[in-house]
Amino acid sequence: MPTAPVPVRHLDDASVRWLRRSAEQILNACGTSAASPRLFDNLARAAGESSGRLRHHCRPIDTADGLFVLRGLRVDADDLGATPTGWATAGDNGAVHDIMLLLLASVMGHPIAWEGQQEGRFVHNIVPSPGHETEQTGASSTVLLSPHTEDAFHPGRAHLLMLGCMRNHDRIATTAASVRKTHLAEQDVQALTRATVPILPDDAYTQAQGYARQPSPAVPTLFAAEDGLTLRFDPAYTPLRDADVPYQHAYRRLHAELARVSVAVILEPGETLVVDNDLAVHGRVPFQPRYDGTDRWLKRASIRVPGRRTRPPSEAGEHGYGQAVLTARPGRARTPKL
Ligand SMILES: O=C(O)CCC(=O)C(=O)O
Ligand SMILES: [Fe+2]
Repeated sequence: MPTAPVPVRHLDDASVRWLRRSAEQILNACGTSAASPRLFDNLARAAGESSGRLRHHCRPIDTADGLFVLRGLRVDADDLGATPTGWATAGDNGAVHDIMLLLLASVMGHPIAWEGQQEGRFVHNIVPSPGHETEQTGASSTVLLSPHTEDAFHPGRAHLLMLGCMRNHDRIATTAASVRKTHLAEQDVQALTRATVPILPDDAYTQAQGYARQPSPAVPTLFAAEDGLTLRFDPAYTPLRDADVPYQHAYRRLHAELARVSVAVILEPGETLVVDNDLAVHGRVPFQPRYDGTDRWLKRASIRVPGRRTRPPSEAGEHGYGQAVLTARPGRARTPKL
């Protein structure tokens, strides 16, 4: 897979200093990076005071790559401490980085969390975890994490995904592929815009996997948005065998095209990958976990951008397998109106 150059945005020094200082102040005031109305009020106020320079760095993704890397933050490996062996023990480790990520997310849109994932935290710790090596989740390691739309099963999924790198000694690549870089035959696009099979909840949502109150809705893989194609794609959780044969062929050709245009992004500590979750799928190459406190460690935030028209309106009627999205709008944490 080519390590093709990806768009990089360099944070200026004043923005870096402002992010650090604001995050430290918020952390002092709130004592934790876990969700609370106070945290959201502080984040919204600070984001409202951000400079034009910072807002420019955080402008919408403006190329067909469907992503960019934000460079310039610093991670002090000693302050950070050891990489935890699972999200459940990560707690407030690296909390100042959680808050810097949430500040950036609050400039780009509204951070979201899931009631049923990582205890409703707005920043997820992505680390390899013993016992989860071969799953299709962020906690895996020794298997290829197939390209996927984040939280593809749910209509409230993020518009933007942020992956902030804390540690990556073995230079393990995140992969990403944009639908806007693929070449697809018109008949394949037409087939894949038909709602044909569902996307089921992934292994990070054990409760949702038991949801059987209503049938799983069939959803389209592609959508012709005003400015081009968008996608909703998660082959590991799509029962493709239930689809008609032309759909299956078109889906496989899309998969192959995404593999062809895929890029490998090796994040360095302090770099943040921002992925447009409607344009690009992401995954990760397999790697050998260390489990000695020096493992790769990413922090993940998810963002909704109000007013985006990148998805079919029919999504608003989906049940989302009973999973509640929480939004970090000031003064409340609640399920958004889709
Ligand atoms: O580990 C990575 O590079 C990406 C993992 C992933 O898919 C995620 O955190 O959503
Ligand atoms: Fe992911």
